[in-house]
Amino acid sequence: MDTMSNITSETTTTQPSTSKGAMQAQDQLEVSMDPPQIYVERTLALIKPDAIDKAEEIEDIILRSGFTILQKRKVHLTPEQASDFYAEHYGKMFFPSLVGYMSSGPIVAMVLARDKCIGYWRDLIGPTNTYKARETHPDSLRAIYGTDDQRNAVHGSDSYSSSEREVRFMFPDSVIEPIPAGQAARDYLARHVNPTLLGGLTELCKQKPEDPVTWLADWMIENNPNKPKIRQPIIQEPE
Ligand SMILES: Nc1ncnc2c1ncn2[C@@H]1O[C@H](COP(=O)(O)OP(=O)(O)OP(=O)(O)O)[C@@H](O)[C@H]1O
Repeated sequence: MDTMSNITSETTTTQPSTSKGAMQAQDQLEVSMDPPQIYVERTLALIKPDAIDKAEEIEDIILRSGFTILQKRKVHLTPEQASDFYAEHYGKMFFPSLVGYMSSGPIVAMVLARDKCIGYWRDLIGPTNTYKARETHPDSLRAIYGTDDQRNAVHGSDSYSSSEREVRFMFPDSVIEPIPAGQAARDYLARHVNPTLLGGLTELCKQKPEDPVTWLADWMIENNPNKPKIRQPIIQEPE
């Protein structure tokens, strides 16, 4: 499956570090850690008309399954839009009833993100046919929320290229930047993240706080070079 944008973010940086401590921290990181792998992938998920009343429940399962909902909108497709969305099935016996079903009521469209998102979401929704899903994948969303062989509650893109097309179809106004990969990702991180992060890691090692992750997050916010410089607000004296 052509699904993965694999971003390798190495801790090496071409940027000069701001302090000796930061350089030491960088050396230590290079010695002790494999380059972290960041996998980011998106997919289009739909909650179809037959499951719209269960949308909140399904969204809850989505979040608890490790997906992030990047975008969400409720739409009511016209028959023309439903035919366009399912154009690949044009000419099949079930096409007219599929278009009728998908335009019969509102749907929820979501852009989901996580590692291996397309595959994991397809696993979670289960087989196309609800009856089959109930037999073979009783815990899948289609087994639980689907109605029959057509009204199967949820949709998921089946490949990287269809996810890109379908996200653009449902969210035409949003600009989707291509996710940087390889050297572009390394350059981006080296320029915008690593110098600050290395400073934070150096301080973290000095302080050794009880909750290092929260401490580092606070430190990063406090020392964010992009933070707007706000002057002391003028406090109005009571009259
Ligand atoms: N044999 C069929 N009879 C009736 N409806 C069908 C049939 N096959 C597919 N459909 C409907 O058409 C939709 C698209 O079919 P497809 O083969 O692309 O399945 P899918 O990829 O599992 O589903 P989806 O694209 O909705 O995620 C199905 O979700 C289902 O609603």
